[in-house]
Amino acid sequence: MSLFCSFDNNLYLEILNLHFSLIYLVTNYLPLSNHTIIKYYDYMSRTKAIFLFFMLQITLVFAQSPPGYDLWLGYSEIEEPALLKEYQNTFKSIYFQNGNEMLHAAERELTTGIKKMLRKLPDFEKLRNSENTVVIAKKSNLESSLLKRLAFDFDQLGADGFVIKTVLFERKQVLIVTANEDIGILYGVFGLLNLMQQRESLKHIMLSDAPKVNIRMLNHWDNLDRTVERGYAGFSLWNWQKLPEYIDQRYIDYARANASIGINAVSLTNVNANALILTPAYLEKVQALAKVFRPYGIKIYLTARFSAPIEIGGLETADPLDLNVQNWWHGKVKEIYDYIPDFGGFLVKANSEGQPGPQNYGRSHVDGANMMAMALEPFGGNVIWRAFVYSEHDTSDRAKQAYTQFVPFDGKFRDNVLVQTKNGAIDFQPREPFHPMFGAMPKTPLMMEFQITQEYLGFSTHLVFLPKLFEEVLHSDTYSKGKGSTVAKVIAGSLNQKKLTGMAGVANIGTDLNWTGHPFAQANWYGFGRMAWDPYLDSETIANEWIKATYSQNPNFITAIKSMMLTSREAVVNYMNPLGLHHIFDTGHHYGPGPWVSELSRPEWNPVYYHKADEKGIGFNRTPSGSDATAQYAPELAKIFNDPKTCPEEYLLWFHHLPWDYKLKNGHTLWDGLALKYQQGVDQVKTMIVTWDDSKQYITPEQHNEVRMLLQIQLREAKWWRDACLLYFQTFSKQALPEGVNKPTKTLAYYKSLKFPFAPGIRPQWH
Ligand SMILES: CO[C@H]1[C@H](O)[C@@H](O)[C@H](O)O[C@@H]1C(=O)O
Repeated sequence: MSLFCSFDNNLYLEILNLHFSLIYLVTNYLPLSNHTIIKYYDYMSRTKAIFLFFMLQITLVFAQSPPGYDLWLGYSEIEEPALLKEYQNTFKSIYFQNGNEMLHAAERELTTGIKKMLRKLPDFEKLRNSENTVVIAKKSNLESSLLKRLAFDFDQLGADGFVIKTVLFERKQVLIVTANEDIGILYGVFGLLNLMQQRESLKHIMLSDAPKVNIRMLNHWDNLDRTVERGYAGFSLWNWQKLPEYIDQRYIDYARANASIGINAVSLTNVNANALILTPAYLEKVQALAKVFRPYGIKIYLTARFSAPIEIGGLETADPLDLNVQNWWHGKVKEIYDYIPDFGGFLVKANSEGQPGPQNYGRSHVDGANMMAMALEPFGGNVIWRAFVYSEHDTSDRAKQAYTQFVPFDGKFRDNVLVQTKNGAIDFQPREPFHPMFGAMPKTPLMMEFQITQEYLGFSTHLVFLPKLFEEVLHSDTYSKGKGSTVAKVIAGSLNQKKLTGMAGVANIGTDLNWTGHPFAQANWYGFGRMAWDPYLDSETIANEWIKATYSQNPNFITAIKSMMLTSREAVVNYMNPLGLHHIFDTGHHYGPGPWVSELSRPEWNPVYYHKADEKGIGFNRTPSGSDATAQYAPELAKIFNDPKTCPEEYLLWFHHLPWDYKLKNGHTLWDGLALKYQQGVDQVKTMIVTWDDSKQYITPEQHNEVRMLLQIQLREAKWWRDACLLYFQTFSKQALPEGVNKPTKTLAYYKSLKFPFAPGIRPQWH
């Protein structure tokens, strides 16, 4: 339907028409510009226009974004009468420091939030007066008497931190949100809105918060043709064809969502990079995005293809020690900073999975990273160099390769280089022990790379709450400086006194109405941001916050759904890769099971390489009698991992090849225990469905049905995983399934014949 389709004299029809048009507009989240509306009014009489404008206001009040579009920023109305009254008293008169576009963005957000939660807009004042009940201003803008009342040491806040405190001032309660810098005010406003979404009383609030990690970053694996490698939520948000002129409302809402959880950096493009992004035609577009993101404190990074000097620079080599190549990168960096003065830097995947890199010229990762770092240094930019490398020429254990290639270079990278390491040594599996590099490069800033998009965890179809996984990795102890040397401390820089720190998450965001494909996958974006801000946060706190901000305040709903979310990660491990199994996915798309795949040209592309099942047993021996990958961990830990009796059972088959009749801690044989784990995974999904159904009354039928349909697919696929894997492994164990495990209804041949032409997110062919 077009906005101005039928214009007729019947006023009623016009209103209806306008309503439908508005609904159409709002549900398609097109930005409603005043200009459009005014143009419409040009065609009719003044009275009619006034009347219609009035109706428009009513429509806007009741208009809803499409389900899920608001993410955790829906700001649902406060229904608790006492709290509503308290908030209304608190927000009578707000002094909001006037300022630049960042402060304006913060003020806009506060206005939206308060209007929605309190259904009423308080007075916003630009001049400070004694009536103000809320004061939002930088420290430098606060009067000294108020500062004295606040009694706070601002040094601990840094640039990004903030304070929210209610003080008694001139016999009146005043809520203060303050910070050293504008960005702190922005985060403080989001912090305040979050407290309100958590329904916290503000009467005696005293909260100060500052991020523990500097670079809190999303990595988009978005291609220039808008496909997204390993993306399961539609197409890329970046509409290169319409940029730089056309600014999609989505860019702004994306920036708001990121800022609300403290994300301050994004790399826009796939690490399997296309050099075109570095050409002026694209830099203009990137500049337009940078302009949108800037008020929200978000810096843009680009993925730099190592061979760009050849592809777009006309050089014959990309050798990092070649003077022309160095000059080319210097020139290119300068050009980028002309477009984007606050450009973050480059994210680089080199000499990995066919990508070009310094090794093509007999140089090392350090040579490549430092060459780019030198070009970026004068502008304050960083190089984020990925450690996800493995090579077909090295036939040893793939899990050992990144460590072998990088650890010898510890301390050799320039100061503005961060080495970005995946959480585990293989590849974003449902469960992996932490990457041994985290305990082995004290002189290098190591940046964590988590994957928010669920490449190996059921795409955007399966409900899996990833903060559980993130927390497990971050809480792992590297023992690198004795007990308590957790990965979180390495990432936050406190273990080795690092100034430059970072955490990246491979984004799960796309053009889907709800951004992430599965409504609960929004919690993974949210949770990643929260943990990048504070790697010591626990997943339960995050689940709690997210449920309240997204779905409901009802305590019964919260308790039930929180427990569903918190078990969901263990469920997926159980029905896909229990007891330390890994990478037994069908190849290419990584969706369903494919433990039988053995025919691919490179050994480490075949699942059989990872599970090594035979008649004697199953598992990858990474102890000294096998690949000796355990030697990459601290001796205390290696000792624990080396002995199957002390190795945590969740990593058993990651480190050991064990006989089928090996006795597990609970007395079951390995075969029986494995089968029971698969069954447990299926049962956990069944319980998730029961929990979801029982919670139906607290949400809308649409919200309920959306997740219910997805959970039904998840259940069917959990059974598929269980049956396909057990039928296959049974060909080696030659044992019956234990009691309690459902008998497969289909044959192994059937599962082997399944094909997935529809699987999205496949990597394109690079040339
Ligand atoms: C971007 O490529 C990806 C690739 O699609 C994916 O299967 C694997 O997880 O890791 C690669 C990487 O992290 O570089």
